[in-house]
Amino acid sequence: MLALDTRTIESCTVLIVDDDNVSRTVISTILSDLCQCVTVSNAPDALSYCKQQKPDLLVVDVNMPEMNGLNLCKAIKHDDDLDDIPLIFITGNVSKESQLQCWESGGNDFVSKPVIAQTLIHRVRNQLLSKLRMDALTTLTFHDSLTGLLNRNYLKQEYPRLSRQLMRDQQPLGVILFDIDYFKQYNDHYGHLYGDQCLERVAKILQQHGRRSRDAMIRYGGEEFLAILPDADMTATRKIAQNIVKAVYDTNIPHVQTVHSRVTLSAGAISTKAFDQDSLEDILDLADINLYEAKLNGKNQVVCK
Ligand SMILES: Nc1nc2c(ncn2[C@@H]2O[C@H](COP(=O)(O)OP(=O)(O)OP(=O)(O)O)[C@@H](O)[C@H]2O)c(=O)[nH]1
Repeated sequence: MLALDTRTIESCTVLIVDDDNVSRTVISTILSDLCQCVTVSNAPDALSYCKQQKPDLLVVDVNMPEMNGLNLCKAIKHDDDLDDIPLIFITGNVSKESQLQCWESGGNDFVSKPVIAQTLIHRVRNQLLSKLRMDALTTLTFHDSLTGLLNRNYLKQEYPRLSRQLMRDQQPLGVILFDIDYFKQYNDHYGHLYGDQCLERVAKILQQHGRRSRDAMIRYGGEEFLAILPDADMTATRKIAQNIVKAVYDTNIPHVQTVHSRVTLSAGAISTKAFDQDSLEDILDLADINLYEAKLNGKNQVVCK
């Protein structure tokens, strides 16, 4: 079952970026009762922290040597993986032009120096609250409520970006379409409630096989699942499909209405470099043709070509 993100503000991480040691200490002391604070002294360190840890909020000094806060903000907001992290500027210059620069660089708010503790706390709390709400909304929008896997909305939203990345890096895309065999009979024999539990168990197995961070396991339809495997060639895609089909077989979920007396999967898989951002339907059609062949050949198997 989908678990909604019930994180609290106290569990959120705020990254404080300031070249001045005293300012870093003052800001993290002010915020220490509200959330988890991490400090770095320059923008490049902040960027690499964000890429590895993804904080919930950045509090950034505008004036820093090497790379200033405005440029750090632009870098964050132009990065597809980081652009949802809110950012508050701390600035000593509140002139009209300076304020405009903060907004135009993509900042979500700013606090003027000298910092008034209660103002900073309230501004940070507001940003974290809307971040948590947005995270919960994203979970609801992009996940299937029964299995917790990603859903079709996610695929539709994510595919153009993913295909751009893969084309740029000249990497293949592996796609596997899975379908539970004789699932109508399963529902008819065991009832819909057990049918739902069966879907959850199969989904869990799929989730365990999406090992790389960019892999996506999707509930594609009723008893259909999709694995999206960036940078998986035909050999890797076939292997992953076979591992999943075998893992479901080995789990031995009883299904007395079938020859194997257990729940099994059929899979149609392909890997291709021939795609662009409009090609998703074509790729899925090819996977579907292979899936159809796997069903025709007797089910509980993978066709990958
Ligand atoms: N319990 C449950 N059943 C679902 C859900 N979504 C779809 N189904 C059922 O999945 C079944 C799919 O049946 P079919 O498309 O005939 O496929 P099948 O019986 O697996 O046949 P083959 O794929 O040829 O082996 C239907 O009975 C749907 O009602 C769901 O969320 N929960």
